[in-house]
Amino acid sequence: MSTSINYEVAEHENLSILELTRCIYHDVRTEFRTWKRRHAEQKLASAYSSNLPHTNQPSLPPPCFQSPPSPDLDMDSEPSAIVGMQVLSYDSDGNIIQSTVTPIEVHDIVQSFAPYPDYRYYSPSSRNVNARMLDEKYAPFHPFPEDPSFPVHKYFRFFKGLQWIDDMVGPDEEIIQFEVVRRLHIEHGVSGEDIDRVLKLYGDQENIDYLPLRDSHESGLLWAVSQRDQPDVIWRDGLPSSSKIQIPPHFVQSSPDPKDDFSIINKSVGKFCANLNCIQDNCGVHVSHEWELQTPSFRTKRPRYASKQLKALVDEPCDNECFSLFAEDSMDDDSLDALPTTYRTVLISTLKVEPDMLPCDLAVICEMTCLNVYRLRKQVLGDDMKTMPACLKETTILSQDLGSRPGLCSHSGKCSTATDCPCFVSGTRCERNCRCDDKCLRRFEGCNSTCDGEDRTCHPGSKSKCKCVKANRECDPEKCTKCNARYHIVVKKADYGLGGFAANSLKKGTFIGEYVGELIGDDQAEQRCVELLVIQKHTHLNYCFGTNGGDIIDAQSLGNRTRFLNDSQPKKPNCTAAVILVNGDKRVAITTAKNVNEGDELTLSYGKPYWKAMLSQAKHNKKTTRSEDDQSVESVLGLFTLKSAVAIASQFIVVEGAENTRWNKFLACVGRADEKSRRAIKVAALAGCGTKRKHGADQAKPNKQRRVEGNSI
Ligand SMILES: C[S@@+](CC[C@H](N)C(=O)[O-])C[C@H]1O[C@@H](n2cnc3c(N)ncnc32)[C@H](O)[C@@H]1O
Repeated sequence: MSTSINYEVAEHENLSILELTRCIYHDVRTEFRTWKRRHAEQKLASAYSSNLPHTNQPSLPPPCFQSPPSPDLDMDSEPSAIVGMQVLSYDSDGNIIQSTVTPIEVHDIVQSFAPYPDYRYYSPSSRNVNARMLDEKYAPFHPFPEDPSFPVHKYFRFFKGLQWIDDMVGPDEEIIQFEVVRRLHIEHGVSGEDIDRVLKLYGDQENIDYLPLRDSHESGLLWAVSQRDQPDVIWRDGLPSSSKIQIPPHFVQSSPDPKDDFSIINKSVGKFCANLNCIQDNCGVHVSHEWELQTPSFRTKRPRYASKQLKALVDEPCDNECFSLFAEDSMDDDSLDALPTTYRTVLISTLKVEPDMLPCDLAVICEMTCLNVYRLRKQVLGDDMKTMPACLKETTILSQDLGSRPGLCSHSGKCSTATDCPCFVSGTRCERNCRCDDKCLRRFEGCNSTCDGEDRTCHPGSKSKCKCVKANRECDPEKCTKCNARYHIVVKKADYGLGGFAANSLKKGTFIGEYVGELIGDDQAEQRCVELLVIQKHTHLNYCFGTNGGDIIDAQSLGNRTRFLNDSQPKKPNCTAAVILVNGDKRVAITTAKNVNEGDELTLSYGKPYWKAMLSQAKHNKKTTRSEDDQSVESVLGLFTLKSAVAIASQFIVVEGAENTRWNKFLACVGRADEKSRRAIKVAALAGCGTKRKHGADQAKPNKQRRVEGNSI
């Protein structure tokens, strides 16, 4: 077969790609099935070879469940008669030829174990997730598969279908499709767009559920494949998948010049949230149905002011070294050469979208001194606005791409150049969301070896020995289990099901966590509440938190440990929940209302409306809320100064007395919150993404705050 096909698009050429696809599909499917059967045989043979008598039979599975009797088992109770099947032989296609049944003895657990409350899983999350992300038309699972009293038919009525039956391409099919795509592109030069078109045609003809390469930022074949650990299939040529040339991340569209930072930002901006306050990729909070369409590219703007004119715009110098205080001839351009490239890149990218922002503000956003911003701006833009330098000319706006996340590794095996590990190549640590082995030595180990529970000094600026502080890292609540980055909440049995208890003594006013869950907006409330009611009626547990006229936060299926905080009745609560407006989003901060001893149960007051709603559950009460007061968000904000409210809800701890820090300046800048600053912040953040930034050079004092968890500006 020809290795170069001109896929620009005559009808007959389309057909030739279709024929090619048909052949490749057939080959890949046959090769995969053969490999899978052999692989299964080999696995069984090696796992159970010690059980095997010397015979030509394929291997025997081990006898079923033979755990030794445990002292916790009540051996006097009548064993129940349950049988397990043991396969004795099977043919080369894996069909069972001979089997036998073996009785299994099952004993009841002794009564001395107090029964544990009914438990239903939830997905741990450190932030709210818009329910639209999860609330698909298809039911993802049966919520109580082992409980026949759950009215499952009533529940499923709210869904279009069952995801595991109606809406799923099997993992094997995914591997096959992915290899077909790989061969079409790598071996035959077919473009992503043509592969999509032809595979759809082929799928329709052959009645195969074909996944488009990319449907949205979190759907489509490439996304689905990236979510699983793929087996290393050995194909017909004897080579494993891992040794093959992989499809490049940007193969659907042409990639911009790797030196053109601004085009790269615009190319990947589609993966970031369209909300200007948010710099998260794949954000699950600010979701709308038009998600992808709403994500705008950044456009370059022509500057209106010459550098010198900016001085006239300064009301008040930002500090003693403000650019506005310097005479033009006293500014030394030479020192700019020492500025690290990253800083230049961030500033130049940001200047492209907001060329007329005051250097004092840009300095905070781009982490430079305002004098350097001013000098660099002058160098880049010049003082004559009629001649715009090439680097600021309108760039082609590129639409979104398929791209992979830079800087995170997703290979199997060791981190090395051989596995194309970006962390290894760049000499950085593997991070939490790298997909290499959990035990990978490049992963940061946390600060347990340097910090213990009593010595809570893991914050920058302290004289701490904390490994995280020394490495300029935020403590990781899951790794740093000995310092106070760890959750304040221990979950255990309480008077009303499970409850949250203080892991250590806590002072009044300690922020113990954000109440997070699925955000249910007004438009979804009606359908969602009915669906939730079926579950709530069954469990008698209601995790909905009303945010004073805004979204409902439902922690039933997704949340963190704060979802376990019970109502204090009839006592007074020792915690309070406040709805706080953070960059336009309502978020719920839970803080202690008094000093709390280690081991005390942490409680809230759910408020009368909550209990009223629980009592009249059958009614479709869409205002289910546990918040007692009807205070507006603004009056709740009055409980804090704006600064500490934003800091708390952004999960920052501001060290007292640290006035005039970069963080405070940053807050002031964010506080102005005009679209201009937010756009600049976003571009600066994106331009700085994935780059290694050293302290020193142009950085002012280190931030005097510490982020505990989460990611919010
Ligand atoms: C947010 S959940 C609290 C965690 C819950 N106990 C659990 O096991 O997951 C709220 C539910 O806990 C129960 N609950 C909490 N406080 C209670 C109280 N003071 N009296 C009775 N039930 C309570 C109710 O079933 C309520 O709907």
